[in-house]
Amino acid sequence: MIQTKQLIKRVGDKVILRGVNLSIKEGQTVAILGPNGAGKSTILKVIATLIKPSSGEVLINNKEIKKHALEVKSLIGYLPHASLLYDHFTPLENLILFGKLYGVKDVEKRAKELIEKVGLSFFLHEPVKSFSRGMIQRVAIARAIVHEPRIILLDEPHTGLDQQAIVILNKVILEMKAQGTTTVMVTHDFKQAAEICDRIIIVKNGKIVDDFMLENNNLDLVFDKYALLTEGVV
Ligand SMILES: Nc1ncnc2c1ncn2[C@@H]1O[C@H](COP(=O)(O)OP(=O)(O)OP(=O)(O)O)[C@@H](O)[C@H]1O
Repeated sequence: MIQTKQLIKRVGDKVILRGVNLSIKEGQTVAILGPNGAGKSTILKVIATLIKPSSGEVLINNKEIKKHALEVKSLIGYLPHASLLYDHFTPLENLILFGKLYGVKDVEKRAKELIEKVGLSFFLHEPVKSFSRGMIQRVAIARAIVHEPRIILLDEPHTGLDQQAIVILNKVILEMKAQGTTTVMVTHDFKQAAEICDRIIIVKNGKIVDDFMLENNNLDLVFDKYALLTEGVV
């Protein structure tokens, strides 16, 4: 489903990605872990077609993303650090706007369903600018999936969420997984990674240094492998 081949990203003299090779199967739920500045968000942005690699390529469904940009973008839902929402719009208006951009059918119905799913029905008509960080994150998550993408790319999705919102987000991800959606999530939250992901990738200094499957939400294994590989940099 997602393949990266020998991705290298340079900015000026700095090498951010040093040959990232990845192959992610349809329906997998993958967490990318690693120390600050390791290159995790950069990998996500390259897959999301937001930035171009200096060399190497990304294939989605065996199609090179450069050549099939529009088609690929419609398959992807991306949750960046910034919410991308219009803050003077309500959640409903935001979701209808983004839904229309993606050509979502029955967009108002879909928007209302999603707002209910993220637990914000009570705030349907309040402008987003009056929302807390956690509430904004919930709307941002709904925005990222409004077009029912086959792939979701989440950059630190749990940051700023309270316990109830974490439960809601995990439920959304697992529901989408049950429908065959592929998820790639950059996170520093090992507990959430172990809870919802079936594969862990550890990135250090622009390279993948470990890549393993996870069974039974084995958080201890994640901690152990991470400590071993990132010794001296955390
Ligand atoms: N446009 C850019 N120009 C210069 N340096 C950049 C640019 N984008 C990223 N970097 C640098 O590349 C490195 C990797 O950044 P990236 O955001 O991918 O790291 P990360 O692993 O997601 O880190 P964090 O856990 O802190 O979010 C960092 O040192 C960052 O400063």
